[in-house]
Amino acid sequence: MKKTTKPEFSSAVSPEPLTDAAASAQAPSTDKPEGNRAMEVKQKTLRRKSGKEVNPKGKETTSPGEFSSAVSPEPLADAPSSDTPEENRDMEMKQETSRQKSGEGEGEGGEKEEEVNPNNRETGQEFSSAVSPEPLADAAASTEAPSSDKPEENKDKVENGVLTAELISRRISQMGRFGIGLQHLYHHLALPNYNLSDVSILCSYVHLQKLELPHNKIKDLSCVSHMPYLFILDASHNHISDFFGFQPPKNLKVANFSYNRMTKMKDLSAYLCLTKLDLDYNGFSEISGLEQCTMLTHLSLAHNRISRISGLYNLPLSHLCLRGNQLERIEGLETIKSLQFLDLSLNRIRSLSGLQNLCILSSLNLKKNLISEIKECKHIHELSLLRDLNLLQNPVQEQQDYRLSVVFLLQHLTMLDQEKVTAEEKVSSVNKYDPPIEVVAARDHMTHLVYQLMQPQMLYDSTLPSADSPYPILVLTGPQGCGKRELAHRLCQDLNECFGYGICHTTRGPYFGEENGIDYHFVSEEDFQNMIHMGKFIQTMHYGGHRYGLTRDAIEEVARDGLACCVHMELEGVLSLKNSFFEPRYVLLLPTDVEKYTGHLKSRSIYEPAQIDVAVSRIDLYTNTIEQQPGFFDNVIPCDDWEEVYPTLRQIVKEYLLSEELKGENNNRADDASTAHEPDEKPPSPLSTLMSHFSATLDPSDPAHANYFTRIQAELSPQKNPTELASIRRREQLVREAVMGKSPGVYSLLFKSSTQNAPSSQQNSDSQHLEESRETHTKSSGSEESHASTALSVPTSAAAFEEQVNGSALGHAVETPKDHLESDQSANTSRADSDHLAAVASSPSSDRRPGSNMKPLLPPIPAGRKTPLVPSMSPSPRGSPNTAATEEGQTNTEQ
Ligand SMILES: Nc1ncnc2c1ncn2[C@@H]1O[C@H](COP(=O)(O)OP(=O)(O)OP(=O)(O)O)[C@@H](O)[C@H]1O
Repeated sequence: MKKTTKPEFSSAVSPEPLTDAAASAQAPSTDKPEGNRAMEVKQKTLRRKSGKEVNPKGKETTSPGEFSSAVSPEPLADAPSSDTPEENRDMEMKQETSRQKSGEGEGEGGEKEEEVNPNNRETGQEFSSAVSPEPLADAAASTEAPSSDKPEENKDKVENGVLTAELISRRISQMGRFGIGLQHLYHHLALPNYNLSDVSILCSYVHLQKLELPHNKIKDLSCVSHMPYLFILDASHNHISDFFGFQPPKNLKVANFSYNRMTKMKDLSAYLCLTKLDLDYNGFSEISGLEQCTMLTHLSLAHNRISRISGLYNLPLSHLCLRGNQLERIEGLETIKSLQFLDLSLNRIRSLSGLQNLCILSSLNLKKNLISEIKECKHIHELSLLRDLNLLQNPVQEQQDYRLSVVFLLQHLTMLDQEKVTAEEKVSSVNKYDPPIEVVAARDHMTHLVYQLMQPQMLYDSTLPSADSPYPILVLTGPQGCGKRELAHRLCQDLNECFGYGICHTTRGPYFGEENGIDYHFVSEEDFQNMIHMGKFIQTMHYGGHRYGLTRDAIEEVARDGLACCVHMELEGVLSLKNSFFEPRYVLLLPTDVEKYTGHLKSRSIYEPAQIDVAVSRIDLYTNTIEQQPGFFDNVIPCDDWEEVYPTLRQIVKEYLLSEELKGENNNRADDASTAHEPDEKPPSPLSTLMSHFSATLDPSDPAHANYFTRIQAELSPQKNPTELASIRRREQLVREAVMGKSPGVYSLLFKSSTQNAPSSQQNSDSQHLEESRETHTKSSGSEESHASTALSVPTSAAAFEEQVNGSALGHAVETPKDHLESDQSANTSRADSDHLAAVASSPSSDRRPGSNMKPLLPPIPAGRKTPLVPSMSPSPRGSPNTAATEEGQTNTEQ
């Protein structure tokens, strides 16, 4: 190492920016700059291995200085001086003790900072790790580094504390640095841990650019006034009480006065170049004098006595450490737009308010404060660059689901409380607090499935999932108030020979004019919950603070009337239903003119503005679904003009769901309503046609189109070999035949049809006969809930169930005298009812509920909410369906 104090070099030395200093701080002190890089690498490797600084000659020595290490990416802890560790430790401990006595270094109402674990950079080095590998932070961190990393004993310790020229000449070095085609040298003097108290001799070293005097006993640093080129000064761990007690070296960029005895900051407007200032572990109670430091990017005032953040207005700070002070709230940071790393740990802060404007903040350390509410996160919710948040040891951690809630609120975080935020955590937080509708639907389906499975087995006669053809359901969907309910009612009334209205349950109260059991089944929250637990629902949904649900019974009721079911519901309901074994057709009614739609909602006078906003905002849900999942809806009908909607819907339903045959049949009936059909010539029932049309669209050879169970089985089971497949097919065939009644067996008892009038052999082969049989049975028994098959080619299981309960193996053919009596009575009553209903239905003013001839006749929607499309008033494209139905009803009644 070349020893020199010659000023000649000064001309070659230019005050370089801090980054240059950083670079040079790592450079070996050598006159042969060419070797610098290789040596630097070696030096780094050695340092890492030994944890000690090694000079280029291999001799263990002090590093270019603690502060230089602060400037370089190397932490101070890695750069101990080699000399007097014992003494250093003593000094350190004394200093610590005196600080603790005086209250310094304490946070949170005098609570001591936790012990530093050498293997854990959490405490002392938290700012550095959390904040960045940036110099100041590292300096702050390093001052708290474990004592084992403190400089070792300095054998050259100065006896009387007076710095001598001889020592200087040994310790001074010229640091080199490369530029592009340039080499700059600067004077660097490092005198750590020499027991120095008098450094006045340095007055004549005017060309010094980097001066490191840490771990001494210096009180007076006025010599610095004579160093106009100084740009890095490390005077940490001394006894200085005078804040910047020297004339400003105009190029001073980095200053470290941590671990001193300063209490009052003063005006630093003369230090225009100051970029990094470390004032940790002093006794400052107020931040002031920095207003003109327009280059200051790093400021650390950890472990002082500051109780209020002030004096930082408009500073270009990117790093700020106020760890271990007495702050109770976050203030005075609004204008520091460039702040990226903020350490406010070990204070008494209760709220995160005051951070809202720090839009590029990426790391925030609030460890050991008094934050107790998760909702405080809303103040930093908008900080989209925030990646690292530390809330360890705050009361908020006690809150239930703390981590998941914070992860949910701050989706951009990658670290929370020093732990990586995983993708799984992010997903589960979203699924918990704002689940996508698919998740809502899947959960809904799962719930109902499980509750259904927990119930005693129920047998349904019409909607068996194992049926070869799915039971036909038409779902009208769209945002609230788009008219789907009215349209569903109207369709069921218009095509009452095909469709019945599936009545949902709801916990909301009825609107004016709504009828229980007509518009909805209005039930209490408790009843609704009980029904869920009883496995009644196929799907449910929360909407507008109320619950809605479609029960299996609601569908079954319509199915037993021999009708397809028409329901209306929101998108979530559709998604849930899509998970079930039902295979409805979905028609979306979509408002495309938002203004018109809003106007319509307002005109109903039953919605709050917020409800209207929600309804309008949900249009996007539907449009997004159309865009992202083509084919999700079978049809989409713009529903801005209600006059146009119904004919379109009717047309679609007829074209898409009903066969031409049915249309023809309807027309014939409309044309010649008075012509009574002979039983033998009766065309297939509308529902059976509908069913066959449904199944016709399915390719039976394609497992994807087989019935629900087959599909599920195909999905769940591993690939089968041909023999297994043949065996399965054989068994399925046997079961099918048994179910169809083609072959007798145990199934014949279970599914024995109530076919008094139709022989079982015919019944199973001909759905038309089944339908006839159903109708005949309905007529003869007069029971509205007939057990005859509802055009499904599956005999009624409910009937079989009843038979079993009655202990009869012969089904309805065997009846007790009492049964006969009841049957006759009910038949009479029913006939009388039918006559009455037919009479009412034939009346032009009658307004029947759609879907069932047996329902009382009430307005489909509340009078106040009626649209111009009142079902009874609307012209039907095929003349008067009601008339046809009525006449048919009359014919039936007569028979
Ligand atoms: N079982 C269900 N599942 C999902 N959504 C449902 C269900 N039953 C009803 N809904 C839907 O919930 C929303 C609110 O129903 P509600 O009857 O309270 O509204 P409304 O103001 O009468 O509007 P609409 O005329 O569209 O029914 C409607 O969009 C309705 O279609």
